[in-house]
Amino acid sequence: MPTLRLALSQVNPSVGDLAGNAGLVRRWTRRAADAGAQLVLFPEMTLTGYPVEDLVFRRSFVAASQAALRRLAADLAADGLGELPVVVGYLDADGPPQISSDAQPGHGARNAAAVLHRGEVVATYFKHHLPNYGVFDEDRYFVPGDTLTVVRVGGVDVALTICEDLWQAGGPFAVARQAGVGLVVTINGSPYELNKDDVRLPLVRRRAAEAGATVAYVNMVGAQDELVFEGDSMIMGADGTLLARAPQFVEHLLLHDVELPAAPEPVGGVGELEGGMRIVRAEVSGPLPPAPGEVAVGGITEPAADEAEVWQALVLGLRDYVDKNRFPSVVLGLSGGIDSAVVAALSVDALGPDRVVGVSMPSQHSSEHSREDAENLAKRTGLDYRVQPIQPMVDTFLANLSLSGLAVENLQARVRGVLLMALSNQEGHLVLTTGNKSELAVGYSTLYGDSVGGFNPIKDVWKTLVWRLAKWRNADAARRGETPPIPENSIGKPPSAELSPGQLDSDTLPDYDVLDPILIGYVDGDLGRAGLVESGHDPAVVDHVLRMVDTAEYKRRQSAPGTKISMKAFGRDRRLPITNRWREDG
Ligand SMILES: Nc1ncnc2c1ncn2[C@@H]1O[C@H](COP(=O)(O)OP(=O)(O)OC[C@H]2O[C@@H]([n+]3cccc(C(=O)O)c3)[C@H](O)[C@@H]2O)[C@@H](O)[C@H]1O
Ligand SMILES: Nc1ncnc2c1ncn2[C@@H]1O[C@H](COP(=O)(O)OP(=O)(O)OP(=O)(O)O)[C@@H](O)[C@H]1O
Ligand SMILES: NC(=O)CC[C@H](N)C(=O)O
Repeated sequence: MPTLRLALSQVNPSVGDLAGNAGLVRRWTRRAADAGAQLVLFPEMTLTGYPVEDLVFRRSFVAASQAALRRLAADLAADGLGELPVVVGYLDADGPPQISSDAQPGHGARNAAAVLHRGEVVATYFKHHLPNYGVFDEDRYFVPGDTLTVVRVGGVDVALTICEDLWQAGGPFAVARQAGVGLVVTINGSPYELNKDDVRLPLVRRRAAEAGATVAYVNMVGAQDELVFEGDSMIMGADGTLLARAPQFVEHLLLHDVELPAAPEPVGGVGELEGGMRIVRAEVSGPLPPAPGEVAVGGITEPAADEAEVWQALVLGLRDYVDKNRFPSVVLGLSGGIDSAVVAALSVDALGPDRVVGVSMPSQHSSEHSREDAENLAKRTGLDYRVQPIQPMVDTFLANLSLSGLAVENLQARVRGVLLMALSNQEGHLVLTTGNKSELAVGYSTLYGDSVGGFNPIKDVWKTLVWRLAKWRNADAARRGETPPIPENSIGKPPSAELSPGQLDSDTLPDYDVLDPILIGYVDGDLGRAGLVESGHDPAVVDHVLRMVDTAEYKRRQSAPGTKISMKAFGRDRRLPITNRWREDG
């Protein structure tokens, strides 16, 4: 049986940076070649970054992607890497976009993979299954492929597939079995969700069984706006044995020698199969570069525990948002409470303490501990700490404008928002907002006040998970002999907005351990009132909570983006009308 040394390049491309991404492919192909690889794989749409959204509709962008692919093939050959076949994802089109008046049925933009060899594009494949749920809108952008591409590489037949193709039974993997391939390559842009790794692994195993072939699964790593990609690339044997698995949340070259069946027949051209799917066969001609040295064994990295995994996802999501948008630093308000403490700790982990500014902005309602806890956090993490009292500014407003009650409460949050934006304008920091998913759900924040900001690292984190993360981060630091970043006081104290004397969240909201399960059922689970009451929640509390959630849609629609970690994050995963008279309690 032939042995192929596979190199799965789990890389971090940037959307729109065609030259930078092509450079990434060249550098990682060089690394793979130096390690004796014989087939190198890059993730879905590596050349353009993923997802590119409505850039697909720009013919200039499509043309740039097509040109970049041809140039990449030539550059790899010029680099002396032409003998090494490289599979890379890119944006292609074989007609005008579907939305244009001159669209032709069955033609348009394509989510594509190409095989590059000896300076040429020797084969292409168009994604068959276009995800159109959750955060994905691929029916809006792409025309599905209808052909299976099989490339003979080193005497082994290799089928190409792209991401969602893996998630559907009876598709290209089934046809790959009929085509008798030895290896199915799947290139992915599969966003992180908590526990998705537990779904992906058995899924890859099922597809390996369906194809009767080894499956090489390469996923991208890094963040793009609200999505974070965790990698978790792997190679699964045809018999369901996990052969190699890459670490999550880091760039990684997964190298592994795989024994694969020799191709049974001479390379054909275009064939017709029972299911009606066309097969296009191509060949990477000539001998592959030899795989020198010892046998390459990729190793198997076990995924991290839940809190560690979420923490890493949030750190990567924040770091890539800040760096890819070229911010030198971030600024946030430090109240001494748990949310701002966790966001500060995440920021320091993502960017280092020198790139994080924390501002305590006490008012007349701020407790002594709010300042002490903020200062303690700053000492523990080493971030750039500042104190900017807000009472004189609030008083000036009140001397000029007659306000009372909630208007005065919100004024304090808004003065803080103005200060943070002023520091951003003056010093260039990105403002981080700190509302957790529970607060976003019920609208417990001041519009243009504490909700001010360009990015929200904990937007998709329920309050009860914020506490768990804080405890996990501190315990993890202690385990490593480091100073736990989050003051115990911030974890232990009852949550309060401190906008009026003695105010506590529990004056307005149910306790978070009652609130969160209702919200999880309603938001993540799409349960209605009856379903929530059936699962044991108090009907009066359910009515109160659902009303708050329904009437806060306008706040969410204006909220900052933030890293998705759940199966249903606010934003694209959950699209509801703002003007909406439907109420669950009638
Ligand atoms: N459908 C709609 N479409 C567009 N805009 C709409 C709207 N309905 C109201 N509005 C606007 O929104 C305004 C009301 O929103 P807003 O001004 O924010 O005020 P509001 O939501 O009434 O009050 C803020 C609440 O959040 C709490 N809070 C504030 C700050 C921090 C925290 C915390 O612990 O984290 C909690 C605070 O205690 C209070 O209960 C209205 O005056 C109106 O201008
Ligand atoms: N005294 C303060 N100084 C600086 N920032 C503040 C202050 N009070 C509130 N903020 C900012 O506004 C956000 C909302 O805080 P608030 O205390 O009202 O509620 P919270 O959601 O419980 O947040 P936290 O747990 O961080 O206190 C805080 O996370 C912080 O960024
Ligand atoms: N890019 C894709 O096709 C992703 C869809 C797929 N179901 C996933 O999340 O992994």
